[in-house]
Amino acid sequence: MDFNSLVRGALPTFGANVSHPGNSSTENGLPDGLLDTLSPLLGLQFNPLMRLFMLLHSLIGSHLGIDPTYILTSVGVIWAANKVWAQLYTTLYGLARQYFMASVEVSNSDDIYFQMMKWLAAQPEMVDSRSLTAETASKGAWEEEDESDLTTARVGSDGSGVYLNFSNQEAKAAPRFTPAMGLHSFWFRGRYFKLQRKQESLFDPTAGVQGTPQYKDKETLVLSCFGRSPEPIKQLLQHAKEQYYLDHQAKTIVRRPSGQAMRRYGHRHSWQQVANRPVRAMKTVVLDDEQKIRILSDMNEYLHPATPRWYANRGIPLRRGYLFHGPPGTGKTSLSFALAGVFGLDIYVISLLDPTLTEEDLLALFTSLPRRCVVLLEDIDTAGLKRAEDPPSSSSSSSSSSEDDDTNKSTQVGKDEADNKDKDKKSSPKKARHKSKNDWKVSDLARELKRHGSSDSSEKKGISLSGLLNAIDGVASHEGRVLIMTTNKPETLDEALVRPGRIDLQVSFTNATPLQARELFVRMYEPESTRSGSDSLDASPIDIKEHVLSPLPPLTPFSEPPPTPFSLSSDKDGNMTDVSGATEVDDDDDDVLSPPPSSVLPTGAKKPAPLKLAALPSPSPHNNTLVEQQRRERLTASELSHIAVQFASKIPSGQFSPAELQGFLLKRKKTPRRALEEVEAWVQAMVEQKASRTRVLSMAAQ
Ligand SMILES: Nc1ncnc2c1ncn2[C@@H]1O[C@H](COP(=O)(O)OP(=O)(O)OP(=O)(O)O)[C@@H](O)[C@H]1O
Repeated sequence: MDFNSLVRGALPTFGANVSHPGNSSTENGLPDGLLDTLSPLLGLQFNPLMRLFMLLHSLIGSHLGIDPTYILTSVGVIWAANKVWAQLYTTLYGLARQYFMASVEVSNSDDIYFQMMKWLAAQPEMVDSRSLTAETASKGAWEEEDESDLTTARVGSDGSGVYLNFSNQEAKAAPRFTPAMGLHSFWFRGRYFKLQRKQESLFDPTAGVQGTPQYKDKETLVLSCFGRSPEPIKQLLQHAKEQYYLDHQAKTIVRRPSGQAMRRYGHRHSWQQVANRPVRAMKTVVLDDEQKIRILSDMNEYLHPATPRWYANRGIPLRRGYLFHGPPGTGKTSLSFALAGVFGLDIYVISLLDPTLTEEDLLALFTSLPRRCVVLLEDIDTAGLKRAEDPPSSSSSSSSSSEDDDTNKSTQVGKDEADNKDKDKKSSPKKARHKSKNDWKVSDLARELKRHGSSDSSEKKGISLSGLLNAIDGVASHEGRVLIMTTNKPETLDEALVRPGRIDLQVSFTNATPLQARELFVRMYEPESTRSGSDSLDASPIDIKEHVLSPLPPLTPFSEPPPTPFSLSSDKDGNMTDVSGATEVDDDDDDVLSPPPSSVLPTGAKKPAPLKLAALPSPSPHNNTLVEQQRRERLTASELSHIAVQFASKIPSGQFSPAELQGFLLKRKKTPRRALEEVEAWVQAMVEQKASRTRVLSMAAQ
């Protein structure tokens, strides 16, 4: 059957009206006389386009044996049928949605939207969809990476030194695919779901910066399924939510205030997630066990579901505040994160030094906190919050008033500027008095203008003490949160800020004691497998002892180094020698490490039996590589504990912060014996560096 007869058969009605090529058509396949009649009328003989069309028409007709009119007719019919079908489908789908389908709308201003999108991106059905949106998905610092993705680069003219190379890590990161705008479908638990992703632009008269009108894009997901109950969609959304938080289980989410423009929308938009880091285990924070237990039990009691009723019955506002004070690098922030990890809470970090943060913003931020969370105000002493000595002048008036008496004692950050102005006036009264109008110079004028400018801006920016107190415990402040303030200088804080009710418990941090130095050492070198990844995160009651109690035996702190310092060297055969004489050494592989001197043992503790050490080869040109050294430095638990004691004995009590010790150990993180060997020189260099008050470290102090 040829094409012409096929089309004719398929289109009988059209066929009836169309002349057959053999008997009633022209050579061109057009009806008899049609072109002859129309051409002079339309002037077609002279139209080059028309002539070209006729030429093509005759070529197709004669060479392919197909009547071009039929082709054109078929295309038209298919196009029309498609249009009719699309219209029909839309009408039928609309009717079906209205009467036989349930649907749920999710707006992108809600967390569920992001949870659903993340889930959809992980569904192969969706990824196979033909209409997708690609997004760049970079991995966070704490996300697992495939080590096979890593490349290495050789460095050095002699080819030595193989280093990791991350130059193409972004190129290797797979994009994330989400459903594009439009209609999609997928199956979930044996059910067929329809998904419509749509976007519309809304005009918001106050959306722009400084309240200017702006168009805002709003996205919506419409999820629907067959049946009159929306239950399957609810289950789907619940599932997506659970999957989303599965990823967050052993993580602590850190949030900071959003940018100025976003903060205007309030609530969910006030805060933005800045990190999702693995939970910091409480055991990794080296702090007096008693202090740890105190704060853990206090927080546990406060967060108990029965507590709000207890507080309400007694008319006490449900708030709890803690002040962590101590020198820099002693673990204040670390403890805050560990606490958030133990209780499975998110951390909301606010910097009062943020120049864009106004008191209204701060208030709004506190009111948009979730029911339970940790709010961290770091280095509160640096925020310039002062109590006004004098009655507030016009320049120091606070933008918000409070019902609380304390809040009237406020000063703006930047009041120093105004004080300087006064001082200037006092120091040169004569100058000011005798200066006639004509004495003014351009430079004076410029200085005055600068002063005015800077004092104006300082009045507008910054948080006053009253503003902070309002936010912490004003009427609108959210109840149920845990507030942690950290400071290096507790004595400089205003008493209104630390009064009971605002600060309920203070935790003091100090520079490392030998006990803490030992614990830090053990934590640094203990084998990976024995270290607990995270604290328990479910809502079941926590076992405080399990979180706190260190597995290390108690140690009596000592103030002086032991009389026989532990020092290792090795002979040319690689055998260990204790040059101090504290270690017995023999020539075979069963080297013996003598127990620590009794001065470093707990009072009344029995001196342990000598420990056996595997023979350690000496560093030589052949085996002096880092890997080799690390292999040699592998320790058993008892060896580690033993060396830790030796290490601690060389750390003068209260002189170095845990952060400093950690820094020293980190540089020798796989070579504990080297750390022990080098610690004395380091201590000496550090002491000298501190005495000279220089910030530049010598090589020995690193
Ligand atoms: N007590 C500690 N136990 C374990 N690690 C500690 C301790 N103190 C400090 N560190 C380590 O030192 C680093 C700095 O600690 P952190 O930020 O908690 O100190 P900080 O007291 O908050 O300092 P700052 O006052 O400067 O903010 C962290 O990496 C932390 O692991």
